[in-house]
Amino acid sequence: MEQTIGFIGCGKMAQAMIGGMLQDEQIKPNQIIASSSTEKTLQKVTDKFEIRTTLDNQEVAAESDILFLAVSPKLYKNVIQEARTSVKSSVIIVTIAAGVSIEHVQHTFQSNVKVVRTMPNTPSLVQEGMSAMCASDEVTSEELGTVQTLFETFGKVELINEEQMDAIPAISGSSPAYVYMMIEAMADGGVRQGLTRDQAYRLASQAVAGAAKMVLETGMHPGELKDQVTSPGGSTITAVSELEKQQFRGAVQSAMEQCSLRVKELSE
Ligand SMILES: NC(=O)C1=CN([C@@H]2O[C@H](COP(=O)(O)OP(=O)(O)OC[C@H]3O[C@@H](n4cnc5c(N)ncnc54)[C@H](O)[C@@H]3O)[C@@H](O)[C@H]2O)C=CC1
Ligand SMILES: O=C(O)[C@@H]1CCC=N1
Repeated sequence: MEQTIGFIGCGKMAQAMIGGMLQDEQIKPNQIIASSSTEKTLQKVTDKFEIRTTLDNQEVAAESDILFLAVSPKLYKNVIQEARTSVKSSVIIVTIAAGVSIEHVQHTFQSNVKVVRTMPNTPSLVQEGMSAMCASDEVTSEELGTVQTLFETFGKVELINEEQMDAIPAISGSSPAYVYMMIEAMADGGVRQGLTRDQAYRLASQAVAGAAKMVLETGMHPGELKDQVTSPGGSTITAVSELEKQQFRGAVQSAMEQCSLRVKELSE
């Protein structure tokens, strides 16, 4: 891959994607340029990734073939207004913000700029990301393929319709946070029963990673996989039954509903 990849905003999500893509030999540090509003962040990013950095968003905009807007949704308008006159005419804008539509981006650019709207997640840092994406009509299938290939350097990609985009934070963009809470809760439970903290995190997180891999690789229904663990009259069904009493599944679904309501608020 030859393109210059720019990031306006270089916080947690941008750093996860940069860290992931640099582990792939297709991407070299000198292909990436990033800006941020603080010198401190840029220093950290330079030390960590040896990419080029600047405080000047317009410099990033001018150099990029693929330009990520990696600031918070409420700052999109400002950074687009700053970047719009500097970008190359062929630039592909990649958005990662929850709730920001392609129409809003093009309207703020005041042009039919090429936009790929995405929703990545932080496991991109370890090349286990899950990103969803859709593109504006101006993006050719070859260009979308290029962006997809770039995202595949740090994880899996699902091509979807823009109408489905607001549902993605709840299921894969934000959901690592709930999974970390589950791992933390399991580890606390293990420590309560005498395991060391290190043992507890190793055991809980590998069990979660292994269970996820089973769903992905066996193609079996999660319910069937659960049934394989629950020996008759055994310990697992006792735990499962308690989780049902505590409305575990209902709690997850209602958290996802609240997450999506917040995405809608961000888009207003
Ligand atoms: N953190 C996550 O897991 C995910 C975040 N996102 C999206 O990523 C975007 C960024 O989120 P985070 O990385 O979590 O936030 P963050 O707060 O870690 O990063 C934002 C960065 O933007 C910089 N910034 C602020 N104003 C700026 C300006 N005017 N010009 C250039 N840079 C500026 C800040 O210094 C900061 O480093 C959001 O739109 C969010 O919806 C999407 C998927 C997952
Ligand atoms: O919390 C947020 O709004 C962003 C979007 C998905 C993950 N983080």
